[in-house]
Amino acid sequence: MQVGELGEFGLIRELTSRLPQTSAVELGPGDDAAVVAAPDGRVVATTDVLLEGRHFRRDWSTAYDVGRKAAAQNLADVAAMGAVPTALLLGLVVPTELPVTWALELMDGLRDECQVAGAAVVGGDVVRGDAITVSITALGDLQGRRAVTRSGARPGDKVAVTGWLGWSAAGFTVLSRGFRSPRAFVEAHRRPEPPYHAGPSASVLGATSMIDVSDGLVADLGHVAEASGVHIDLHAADFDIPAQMADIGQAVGVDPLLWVLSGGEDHALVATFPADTQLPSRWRVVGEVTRPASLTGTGRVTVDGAPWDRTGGWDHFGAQA
Ligand SMILES: Nc1ncnc2c1ncn2[C@@H]1O[C@H](COP(=O)(O)OP(=O)(O)OP(=O)(O)O)[C@@H](O)[C@H]1O
Ligand SMILES: Cc1ncc(C[n+]2csc(CCOP(=O)(O)O)c2C)c(N)n1
Ligand SMILES: [Mg+2]
Ligand SMILES: [Mg+2]
Ligand SMILES: [Mg+2]
Repeated sequence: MQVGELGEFGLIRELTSRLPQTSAVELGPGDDAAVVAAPDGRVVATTDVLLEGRHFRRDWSTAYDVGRKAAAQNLADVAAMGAVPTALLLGLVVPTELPVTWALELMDGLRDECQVAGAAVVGGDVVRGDAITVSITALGDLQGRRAVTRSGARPGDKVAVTGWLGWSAAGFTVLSRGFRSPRAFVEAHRRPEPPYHAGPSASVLGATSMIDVSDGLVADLGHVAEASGVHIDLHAADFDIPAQMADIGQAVGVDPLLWVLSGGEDHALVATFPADTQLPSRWRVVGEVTRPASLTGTGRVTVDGAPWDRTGGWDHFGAQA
């Protein structure tokens, strides 16, 4: 059956019937708005849009994968503020001929990724349109803590990452060249696994700044450097390139360091911490905040002291997009 045959309200009924009742949410889908508890009186709110052809392809990813990824990239933004994800809303644009099963599996993916992060789908909207568009809004709870922003990095801080780096980009390269393996990379591209719990825990550990890696580590740290008014230097040798990644890099003629430093979509978390912070082993120190940016220039990121000029990460209006 196609979504057009089911109609707007039939589709909404089918979509929402897949969601569990959760006690964390006072009122879920079905009314003019949901009611979500905000115990400390503040709400972290973020939104990201996924467009068919630009963020996903139906021949590369299942609807379930797209749901997992759409939720993950938004929930990772919540975690990157040091907050615990609470709720997610889905704005869904679909062509009338779309099989109903595609929409339902998308919802299953959203629901399951929310469950991983401790959040719930609490509402959304359905509109008919030409290209599938998945527009997500996610909310989170700071649990009384201050938000960890992009602007708090200070000279002398260490830079540490947790989560996968370069796996999604390697998968994207493989898929772009018409292959479906190695599975580990293709799966990483289809379904990123952001380290949600590390976000709030970085906040508790005293992180001075944090961001999730959506566009590429150097590019995203560039936002931190700019917002904080600092220079950041990364040490290439501190990035462990797994043998499997080195092998596939060799096979497709790409230096895997490019995937690690410029590849986005894994949604690893990168944070800065005061130099004397004792970090749990899940955090890998990969560089440091070296000095304030000059008063006139903007912040910048170097690798082993040199500018990283080998592709700058994903830009929706850049040459690669
Ligand atoms: N159209 C817009 N209107 C208002 N604010 C926007 C708009 N687009 C982006 N922003 C804001 O600019 C900031 C940076 O946005 P950006 O989308 O680059 O961050 P992100 O969501 O963490 O990254 P990514 O989209 O690559 O996952 C965010 O605070 C975002 O809310
Ligand atoms: C079909 C297809 N083509 C290209 C890409 C690569 N890609 C798209 S958006 C993005 C960065 C993050 O986006 P945003 O800033 O919107 O969160 C990347 C690396 C893909 N995933 N699928
Ligand atoms: Mg965004
Ligand atoms: Mg982000
Ligand atoms: Mg982006």
